[in-house]
Amino acid sequence: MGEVDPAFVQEPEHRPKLRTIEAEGIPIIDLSILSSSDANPDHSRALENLVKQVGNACRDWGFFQVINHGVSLEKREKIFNVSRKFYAQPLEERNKIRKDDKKMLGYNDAEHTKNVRDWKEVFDLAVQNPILMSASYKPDDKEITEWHNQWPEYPPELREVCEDYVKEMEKLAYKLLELIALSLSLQPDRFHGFYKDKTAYMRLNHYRPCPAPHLALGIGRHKDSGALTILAQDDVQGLEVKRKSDGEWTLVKPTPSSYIINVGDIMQVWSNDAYESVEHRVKVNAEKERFSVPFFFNPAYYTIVKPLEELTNEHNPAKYRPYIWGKFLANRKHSNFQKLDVENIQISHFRVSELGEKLEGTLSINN
Ligand SMILES: O=C(O)CCC(=O)C(=O)O
Ligand SMILES: [Fe+2]
Repeated sequence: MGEVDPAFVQEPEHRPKLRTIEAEGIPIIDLSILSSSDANPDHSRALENLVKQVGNACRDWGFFQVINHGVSLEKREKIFNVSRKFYAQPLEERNKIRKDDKKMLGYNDAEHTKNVRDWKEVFDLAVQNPILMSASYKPDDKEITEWHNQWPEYPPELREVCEDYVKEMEKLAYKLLELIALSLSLQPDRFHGFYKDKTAYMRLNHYRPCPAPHLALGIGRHKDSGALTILAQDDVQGLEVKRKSDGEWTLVKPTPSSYIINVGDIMQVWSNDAYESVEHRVKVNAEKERFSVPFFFNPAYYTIVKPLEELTNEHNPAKYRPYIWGKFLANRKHSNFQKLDVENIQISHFRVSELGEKLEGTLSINN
């Protein structure tokens, strides 16, 4: 091997194929109807059609792309520009705002996914600053902590550009949540109440060219643990989604100025498995660097995540026991810093077993 640090090397079965199938079928959904006048006689039919497309995409893929989404192109370009400038600084500049076990937001180049190091660097910042979060993964510990943003000195405009962009992301996120709610026959604002003290954050991802793209991954296979992700990728391909129909890793070909949307684990639980959170990963490339900007739209730390009552009944009972989002995340962070050999906590730990296990009570998170 010898080409990269062994910490980055994936087990043979998880190594990327250098040629992949392009995502024929990841739906591209046009949101222009959302910005058109509802006085138009065709408006309600068009909206109904849009809701259907969103529902089908969530069910069949867990992923879709949106165009005509209303996000300013100028703001999108600015975010990629500041990201480039930020990552062009010497490492010592980025290290000034490095994350550690006390500082949960900022810069990091040592993330692991499934215990293999990712070939990437990240910069995380919160929408609501500070983020309120459970201090400990221990079920009885009620202490709350604050996660504060850390801003780099260079480029000086980064803070304003990010704060501006995040507002655009929020607007789009609420629209998408409404469409998803309608597609599940819920009231459009059904999910909004979970977002009062939201733990949403945005990330600037940077994937440097890698000398061993056949051995390492930018991000190893994973599912997003939150509710909804909105991702901007640049024109360098890399994102692969595990196609539900046959389990093949399928490339999401960059569509200029579109956003890639995926439902996360929380939406899987809220929808009682109607919409599954789908595995994805990022390949790296020997020649080109790649930038992406995900926005993770996550609810308040005290949210008790469980299948929505409207979506369960005696024929379709709740498939998950309730869990507390802040405790779940604290558990993840704890095991990340400990670099435990066991797999991180997953929603599958809360799945009600087929053997008729009781639904009462909240499972402790650290088992
Ligand atoms: O960079 C990408 O295309 C995807 C990033 C991603 O999956 C993540 O940050 O969770
Ligand atoms: Fe992801």
